[in-house]
Amino acid sequence: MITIDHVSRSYGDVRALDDVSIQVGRGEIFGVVGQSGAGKSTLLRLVNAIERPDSGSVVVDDVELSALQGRELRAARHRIGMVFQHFNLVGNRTAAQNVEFALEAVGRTRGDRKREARDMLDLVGLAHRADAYPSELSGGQRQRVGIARALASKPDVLLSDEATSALDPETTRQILALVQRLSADLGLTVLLITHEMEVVKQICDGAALLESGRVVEQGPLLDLVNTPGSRLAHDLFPLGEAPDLPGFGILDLTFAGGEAERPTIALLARDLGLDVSILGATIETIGGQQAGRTRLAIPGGGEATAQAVTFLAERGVRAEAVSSR
Ligand SMILES: Nc1ncnc2c1ncn2[C@@H]1O[C@H](COP(=O)(O)OP(=O)(O)OP(=O)(O)O)[C@@H](O)[C@H]1O
Repeated sequence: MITIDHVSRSYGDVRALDDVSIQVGRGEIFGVVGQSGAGKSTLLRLVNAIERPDSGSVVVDDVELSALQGRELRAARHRIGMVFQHFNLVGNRTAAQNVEFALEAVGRTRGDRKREARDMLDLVGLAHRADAYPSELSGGQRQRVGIARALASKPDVLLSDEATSALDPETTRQILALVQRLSADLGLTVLLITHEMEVVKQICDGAALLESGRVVEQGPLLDLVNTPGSRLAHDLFPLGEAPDLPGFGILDLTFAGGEAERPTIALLARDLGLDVSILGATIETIGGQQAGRTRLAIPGGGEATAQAVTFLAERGVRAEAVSSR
C-alpha cells in the first residue's frame, strides 16, 4: 500500500533521508521511530506529498506521488489522512465544523457535509460533543476530532505525526485502541511516527528505526524481537543496566511467540540443577502473541552460563550473556 523505495532527501548539506526503503502492506499499522532529527517528519512529508524526494520514489495505493502535479496531486492527497501532535483544529469552529472543513475540500454538498461530519464524530465516539469548540474538549477528545477530520474524505491511508505525544498514558491507550479498531474496520493502512515505544508495542505490526536519515532496522515486530542484538527489541523491552553480581552470570532471554507460554525457566532450573534467580522481566502481547525479555542470574559463572545458553537455544529461546564473572 505504501512503498518508499530508495528515497533520499537533503536540505542543503543535511541529508535528512538517505536511501530509505520501507514497505507497509494494506491494513497494516507501521511505526517509524528514531531520535529527534532522525528524519521521521521528513519521511512523513514525502508520503503526504507535501515534499518530493531528491531521488527514489514514494508509491501510495499504486500511485507514484512524485510523478503527480496539480489536480491529480490534490486528489491523491485526499486519499491520505493526517493526524498531528497538537491536533491542529480551528479554534473558532465546533468539532462538527472542523470535520466539515475536510469534506468541503473534497467537494461535498452542504447537506452531505453536515450528515457525514456527524457520522464521522459518531465513529470516533464523539457525536455528543459535535457542537463543542476545541477549547471545551479534553486533549483526547480533540484528537478524536482530529481523527474524524483525517478520515472524513475516506482515505486509504492514515499518517500520524506523534499523535499521542501530548496525551497522558491512559488517553494514549484509548486513542491507540481507536486507531487500531478503525484500521481493522475500515482496512486502513497506518504509518505513524513516534518516539514512544509504548505506541509501537500497543498497536504496530511492524516498525523501522531511523538514525541520521537511514533505516538501521525494520521488520515485523515479532521478527525484530527474535533478531539477536536488535536495538528495537531492547528499546521495546528495556531491562536496564545489568547488575554486577560476583559469582553469577547474567543472561537476558528473549521470548517471542509460543515459547513465552512454556515453563522454560523452571526446566532450566530443574534439568541443570541451577538456583536461577529472575532479576527482571517484561512481557507483553504483540500481535496477539506473547513476547518479552527476562533477565536471569545464573550461579557458578562462565561455564554454567554457557551451559544455560545451550540449554535454552535447544528449546528455541535466545539468551545473551550480559556479563559473567
Ligand atoms: N525544511 C528544512 N530545512 C532545513 N533542514 C531541515 C528541514 N527539515 C528537516 N531538516 C533537517 O533534516 C533532519 C531531519 O529532520 P526531521 O524533522 O525529519 O527529523 P525528526 O526525526 O522528525 O525530528 P523530530 O523528532 O525532532 O521532529 C534534521 O537535521 C533537520 O534539521
